[in-house]
Amino acid sequence: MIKVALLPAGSVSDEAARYLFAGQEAQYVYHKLIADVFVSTDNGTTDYSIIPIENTIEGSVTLHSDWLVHEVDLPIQAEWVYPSIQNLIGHQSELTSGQGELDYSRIVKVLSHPVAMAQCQQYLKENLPHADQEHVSSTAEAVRIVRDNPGLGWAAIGTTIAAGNNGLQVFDRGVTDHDNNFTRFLLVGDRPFTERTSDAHKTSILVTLPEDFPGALHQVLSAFAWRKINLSRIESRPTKKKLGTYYFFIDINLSMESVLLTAAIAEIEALGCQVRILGSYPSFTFTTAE
Ligand SMILES: O=C(O)C(=O)C[C@]1(C(=O)O)C=C[C@@H](O)C=C1
Repeated sequence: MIKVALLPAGSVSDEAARYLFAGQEAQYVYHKLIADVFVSTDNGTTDYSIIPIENTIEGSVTLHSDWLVHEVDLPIQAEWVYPSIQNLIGHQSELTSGQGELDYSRIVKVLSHPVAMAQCQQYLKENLPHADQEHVSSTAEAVRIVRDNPGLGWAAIGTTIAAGNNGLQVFDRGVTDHDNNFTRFLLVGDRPFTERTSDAHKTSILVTLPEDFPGALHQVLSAFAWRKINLSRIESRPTKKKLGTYYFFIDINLSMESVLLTAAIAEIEALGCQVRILGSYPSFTFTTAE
């Protein structure tokens, strides 16, 4: 059976994993911290890790991409985009007025994952400007903490599944500042993902430019441009070795099987750039029809 490491039951990662592995026999191994999710696949306890990597509202989850580059060497086997729907959750008896209506003034603190909290800043400013905000390791963990601490005026931002699992009330549904809020997830591990197929393929590479080479990035991009290769993301991150030095994450809308792509990478290497292939994988998009 496929073993999959991920953030706790009821997290957005959990919902997204169940979507990708629908109809498969998968065993989910939950971890409180994303570091432990990575380690579990790195040390061979699990076949894959589920890694949230980018969000519509918040952009890249840089902690996770840095882990992928610096701490482990796990190839990307698939990516998929899944809706991230957040809700305000708490104890029914504690946060409602006599008529059973939510009384925002009773909430003194809101807990959530930093990425989820960032998706709801407008909502929090309008409704809960007086409440403290506390970041925890996942939305599911926020809901669990609120469950275990009744009577303190705490609420969580998380999934309806987490609210149900923990016997808590969903007070406000869909509280993100923009409706079309999606998260891009990566499936990483040594085992190729063959359970589903897709017409869309991507390759992710990490490029380190040679030092003191004026126009190096321009030349890297030209290698793709004149071959009419489509890039879907380029992002710089510090190498962490020397201030002012960066590597570039580049996502390419082609499989490594394409001769065009192998030629472009050879050209980039010939410029003196270091290229690390992070993975060449199928790309899936959430459709409610499935
Ligand atoms: O806390 C969770 O529920 C997660 O799965 C983590 C995570 C993230 O790291 O981006 C995943 C998707 C949501 O957009 C918010 C949080």
